[in-house]
Amino acid sequence: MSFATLKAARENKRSYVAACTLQNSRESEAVHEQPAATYQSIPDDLAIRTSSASGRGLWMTRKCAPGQVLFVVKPHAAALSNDRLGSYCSQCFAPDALKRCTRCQAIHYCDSTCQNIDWAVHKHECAALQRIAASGDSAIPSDAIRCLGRIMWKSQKKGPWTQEIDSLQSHIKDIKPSAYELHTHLAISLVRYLGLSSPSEIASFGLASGADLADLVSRFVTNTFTVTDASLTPLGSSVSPPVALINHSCDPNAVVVFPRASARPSAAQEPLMHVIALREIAADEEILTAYVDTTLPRAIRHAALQETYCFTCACSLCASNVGVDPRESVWCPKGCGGMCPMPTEENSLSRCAKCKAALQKTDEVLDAVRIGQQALDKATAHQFSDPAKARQLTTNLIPILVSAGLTPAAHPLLALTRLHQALLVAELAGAPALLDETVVAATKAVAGLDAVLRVGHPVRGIARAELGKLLAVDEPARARTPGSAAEEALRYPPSGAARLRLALETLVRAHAELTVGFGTTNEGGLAGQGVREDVVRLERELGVWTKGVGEALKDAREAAAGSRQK
Ligand SMILES: C[S@@+](CC[C@H](N)C(=O)[O-])C[C@H]1O[C@@H](n2cnc3c(N)ncnc32)[C@H](O)[C@@H]1O
Repeated sequence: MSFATLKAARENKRSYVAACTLQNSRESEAVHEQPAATYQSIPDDLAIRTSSASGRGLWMTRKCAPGQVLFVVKPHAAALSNDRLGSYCSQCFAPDALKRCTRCQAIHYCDSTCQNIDWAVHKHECAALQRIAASGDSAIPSDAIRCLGRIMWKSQKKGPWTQEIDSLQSHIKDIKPSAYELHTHLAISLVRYLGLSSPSEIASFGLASGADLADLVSRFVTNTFTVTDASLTPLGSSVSPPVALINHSCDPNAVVVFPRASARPSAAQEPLMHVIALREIAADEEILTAYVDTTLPRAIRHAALQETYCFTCACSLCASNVGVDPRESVWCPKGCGGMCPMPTEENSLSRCAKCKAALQKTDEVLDAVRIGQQALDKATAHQFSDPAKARQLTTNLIPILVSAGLTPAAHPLLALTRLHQALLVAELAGAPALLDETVVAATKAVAGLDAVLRVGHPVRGIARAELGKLLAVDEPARARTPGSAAEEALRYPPSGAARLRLALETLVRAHAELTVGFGTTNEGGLAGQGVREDVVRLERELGVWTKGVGEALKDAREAAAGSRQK
């Protein structure tokens, strides 16, 4: 332990246990405790420890339960994505923000409270945005550039805030060639945005050289979080050094969410990041979140982790060779209900894990996966610019993947199903006839997510809530074209009490999952609150329904008795 570390420990107000060595169960490697000197918002039941495999990380010092809120912080800097700037508040990230900054005309706020809170940094941002507009360039810089700008302006005042930003991990020395373009683009755009015309001007931001700027960009790329709304819809980018201490696992025991918990005293404090335990975490166990979408197969996850974070994941899910991973699975060709591992170009031999039947049509599976991935990439690119084209792609490709035998959780079927559902939901208000198809897509998405995500994962909770809400749209019974046997099996009672009861059961389960994923004390955040209100409404509706049916039966009985007496 160095002198500097000891000094920092002594100066640190938190209790500091002398350097200790623990055993990390994940890696069986030595783990050393670090002083949390520069981190003001980390609570006492968490500790910063360092391991040779993954550097600094956050560890529990006492056991916690699923759904426990481990800590809550406001990001050091956050910026809305360009498509949200006109409707969301740039300070608290709430929707329907109508107060526009009269100078830059680009940024909106809920009210003058939010505007005043933001002014200290927006005054610089406002000048930069006005300068860019005056230069004839109508393009507002991306959220990443604006977030970096906010960090640079705030860094002009030295203090614990800047120390925390300075201590973020950088990968400037091991950037992959494929990531050069992103880093270079960010650095050049940032210089332009800040209006820097000579290298010496960089000094006013506490940076000595262009190399320091490149280092800041690398720290930003390695430690950025997407800000989402309470239903996990992306809103922009943020940086929070204490939360960025958390290392990655593809089977995480915690999540970072923005529940917008109603219990908070003031909405102006938002957006607040909550770190929530997804399962019980033992004392002296590391807190681990997922940096990438864990519904994706191992090879795709590994490529993404290498590209942005420069490491190869060795978590239990990545290391496991036991059983079939549902993300890469095909139904048994004999229909025994078991799954076969997805064949690959290198290894086309695949057998059902349950009955050992050999998969025959491996070329068909490989072709389906290849064209499915191409369609997914295209449909994702067209999702907002040309949703009709995107839906045509998902509509055409999903049946091909299903007939090749992919299970609902297999990639790219699950991703295509979720995209198909999102596209249908976006159209539903103007085309109620799409309801049945949307319910089927939502059911398949829930089945796929259940197979790959832990109970209580917020993505599962939100997907199940969406299915429940769709079921609660109690359409009057109407003529329907019969589908295939498999499609018919997925169909729900079209209307009436049976359908409402299913909706209610689905929403009650969704609420239980949201309560874990968005925090027990947050009561599932705003998403959980919405589902709770739906449950109450449905219970009332079902009561009326049952009462209505009971009264109709009573009337019919009385009418029949009356006619017999006549
Ligand atoms: C957001 S930072 C996490 C905190 C970081 N360990 C630190 O010391 O500041 C992300 C970086 O941590 C390291 N890291 C995170 N999870 C890891 C893991 N499971 N295995 C190896 N390295 C990991 C990688 O270097 C990654 O780029």
